[in-house]
Amino acid sequence: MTAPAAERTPTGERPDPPPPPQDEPDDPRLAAAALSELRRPVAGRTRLAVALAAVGALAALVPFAGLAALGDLLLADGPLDRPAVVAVAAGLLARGLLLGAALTITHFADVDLQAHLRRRIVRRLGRVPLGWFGEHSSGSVRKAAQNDIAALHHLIAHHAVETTAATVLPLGGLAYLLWLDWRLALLALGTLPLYALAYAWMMRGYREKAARLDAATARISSAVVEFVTGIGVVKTFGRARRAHDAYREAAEEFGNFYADWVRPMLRVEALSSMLISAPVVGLLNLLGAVWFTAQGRVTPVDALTGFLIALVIPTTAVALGFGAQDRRTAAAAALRLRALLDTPELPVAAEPRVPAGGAVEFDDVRFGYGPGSEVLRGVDLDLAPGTVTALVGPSGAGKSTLATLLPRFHDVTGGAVRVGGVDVREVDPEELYRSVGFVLQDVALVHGTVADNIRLGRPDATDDEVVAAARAAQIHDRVLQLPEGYGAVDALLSGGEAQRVAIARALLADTPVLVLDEATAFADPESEAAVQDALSELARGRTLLVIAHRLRTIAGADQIAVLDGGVVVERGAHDDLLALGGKYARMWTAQEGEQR
Ligand SMILES: Nc1ncnc2c1ncn2[C@@H]1O[C@H](COP(=O)(O)OP(=O)(O)OP(=O)(O)O)[C@@H](O)[C@H]1O
Repeated sequence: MTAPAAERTPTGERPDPPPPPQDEPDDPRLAAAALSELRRPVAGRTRLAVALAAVGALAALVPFAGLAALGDLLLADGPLDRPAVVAVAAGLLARGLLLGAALTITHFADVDLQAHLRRRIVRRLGRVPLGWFGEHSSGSVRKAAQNDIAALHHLIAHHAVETTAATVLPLGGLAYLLWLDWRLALLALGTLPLYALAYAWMMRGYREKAARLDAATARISSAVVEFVTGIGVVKTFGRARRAHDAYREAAEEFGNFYADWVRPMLRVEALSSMLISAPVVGLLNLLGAVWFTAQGRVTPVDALTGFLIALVIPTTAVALGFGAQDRRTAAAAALRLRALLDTPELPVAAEPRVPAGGAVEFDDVRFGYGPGSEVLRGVDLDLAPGTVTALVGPSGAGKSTLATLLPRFHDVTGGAVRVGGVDVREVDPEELYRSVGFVLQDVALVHGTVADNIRLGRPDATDDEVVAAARAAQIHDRVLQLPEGYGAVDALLSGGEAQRVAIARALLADTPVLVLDEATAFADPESEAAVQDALSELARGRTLLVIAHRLRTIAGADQIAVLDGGVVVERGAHDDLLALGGKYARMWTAQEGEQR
């Protein structure tokens, strides 16, 4: 055992103290259960590897006995004992082969398990409601898919085998010494109890201190993130010094707490590590062996065996200490992976139905993101096939929420959303995406070429069809300006340009219903005109639901619905709503006033 430390140095050693911030699961029992569930696919192979490692560790004992016999011969000046030499070589070979085989098995098991878990994550994420992705950062998903799965590596590929070997070898050795002479066994344990006491002293109050260290680390991270993400604002307002101070204070707090914790430990750690170091253990056992032999209580061969075995016993303590830390880190990772894999899926109807046509109906729709916070409070709205409906209203009225219920980013908590006469919950998700397309506020262009991005809606589209969609979306000319044209990978496009790529994608997907959220938000005047042209193209023959803040862009819509406080408060064509002199008329007057 040694004070836990997270990383090994390049030589494979772990530095003694200082203990780093720990990745501790809140509930160790839950975490252990999550871990054993995740490892189940490779449990059989792990057991086989453990058995091989145990036999390998026992085989490693043979050389000790063989070496002792050889040592005896050396002292007695006798001829070389061939069986002893063979036993040493065979023991070493068997140990090497068996441990090598065990580690090979666990490493292959680890690779398979990683692939298996990644497939499970991808499968699960493919079935969660799309709204989930808006509420969870891609960073947290990446952390689970990369870091947390990687955190399992040491446990799966090394822990079982190395811990088994590190336990069986000294325990087997002790058992052998007990069989030879109980005094030798006691001598071999020598300084271990003192080390255990020192370790217990170092670990007192550990959880509470580790939690404080974690909090201090988190404060440093957030000071860095705040500084980096807000650097523009910080510099513009001459606050760079303050931001630096925040980081310095967080770093100082961390440093002071860490030093106060670790300083007294260092002396104890240095002394206690000495207790289990080879020279000290060797010296104690050598003195004991000489004394026992002089007393005639043990033979020189047995004494030498005892001396050699005593040297390997401290390795157990160290390996078990590190093993426990690996297990804690892996358990915390397993808990996060389990939570990700338990993300509720979008319910799928047992007998899905197919929408007929492009009519859309919001029927007394109610929805809230959490209990007790209803965002939509009974929305009734019909979208006739082939017409354009604009959703307008103050910020926070629930426009985006209502629009995203159509492609089932979330499911309603009351009422129903119907497409082509069928409740969207009864439509198979893939079928639903063939009926309902969307271009949202944050246009996501996926890694790949511009053509790949446009083709996303219909992978089998020909090059001509891709170009035709890009032309209609007013982005073709801009794409041709890129050095690689449609083959440009991860092209750097402006917000308005990316939006037109998304519109081309939606045009190519050719869904009868389309949702457009803030389609002109990024647009400069020139690209706004281009986006408007693209939109008119999109509207042709489609049921379109558009969310717009600039009322001018939707003045020509077939119907305008004004949403306020989660209900539709006004509905009609532009002129009718102006004549009504209500909320829409006031919004219009206000915006027209701004324009002038
Ligand atoms: N993922 C979410 N989790 C919790 N609350 C949310 C979520 N998304 C939106 N809300 C809340 O729901 C309410 C309606 O938001 P929504 O984005 O639908 O309004 P909006 O009319 O589109 O506003 P804006 O015009 O500013 O985009 C707001 O109070 C918002 O804070």
